[in-house]
Amino acid sequence: MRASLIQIAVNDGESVASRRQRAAELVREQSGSDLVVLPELWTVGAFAYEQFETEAEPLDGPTFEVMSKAASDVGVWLHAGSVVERAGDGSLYNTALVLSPSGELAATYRKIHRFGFDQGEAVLMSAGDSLTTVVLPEQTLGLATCYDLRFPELFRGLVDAGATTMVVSAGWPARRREHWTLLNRARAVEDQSYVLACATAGTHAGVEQAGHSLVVDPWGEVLAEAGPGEAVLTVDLDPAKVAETRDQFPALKDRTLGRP
Ligand SMILES: O=C(O)CCC(=O)C(=O)O
Repeated sequence: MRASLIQIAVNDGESVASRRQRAAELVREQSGSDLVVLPELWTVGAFAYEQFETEAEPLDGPTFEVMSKAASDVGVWLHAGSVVERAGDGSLYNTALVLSPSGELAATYRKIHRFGFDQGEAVLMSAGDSLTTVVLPEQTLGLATCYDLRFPELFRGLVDAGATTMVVSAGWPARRREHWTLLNRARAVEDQSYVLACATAGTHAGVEQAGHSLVVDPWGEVLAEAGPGEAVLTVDLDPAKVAETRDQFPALKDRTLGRP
């Protein structure tokens, strides 16, 4: 399975509408990939709190429309990053969208762990309450968004639900980049899964983004890593590697706590 991660730059000077069109073009350039991944809140910017209300959209809103067409034009599975979702009752969620190669909405994931402690996303958004896995022909994706990366029990839950490839979509600040790299590798090693970790580049709302998206294999080896700027990472995943790793070093079978 060939996966492409689009580390798009989110800078204050560019409008959301322009970035949407640019992201769609970048998706279209990935023909030949089976799965394309975008980062968290790449439309508005993960730290552009004051724009969350105005840029909020329903699940079938402008981001879905543009991304659905891009996915079906190239026939890829598309993790379209996350959007500020306005739910039917008016509340906001940080919601990831996964589109099928025919452009249909195949899955959504509402971020469970909201970032900001007592400000920003943590007070403006509601929390999701359920895990999401997506069955693809060769891998089962387990979805996580940014701050979720700090909560290993979420990933164990995804393993128990059948995930073999974790997709971490993020808008991670540059000042904690070491945590980003370390935690993505840790999740790959402890859950014996591929990790596709796609972050934003650029600077918005005064927060420089880490970039440094990476793909980690189930043994913890970094297969590809971006620099700080806008970039696309393309990597071939071996469909047998997760089962092989779990068979040859069966640590997951030795779990005693928290098993379902
Ligand atoms: O945990 C971190 O250091 C960053 C999390 C974050 O920026 C987010 O979830 O939006």
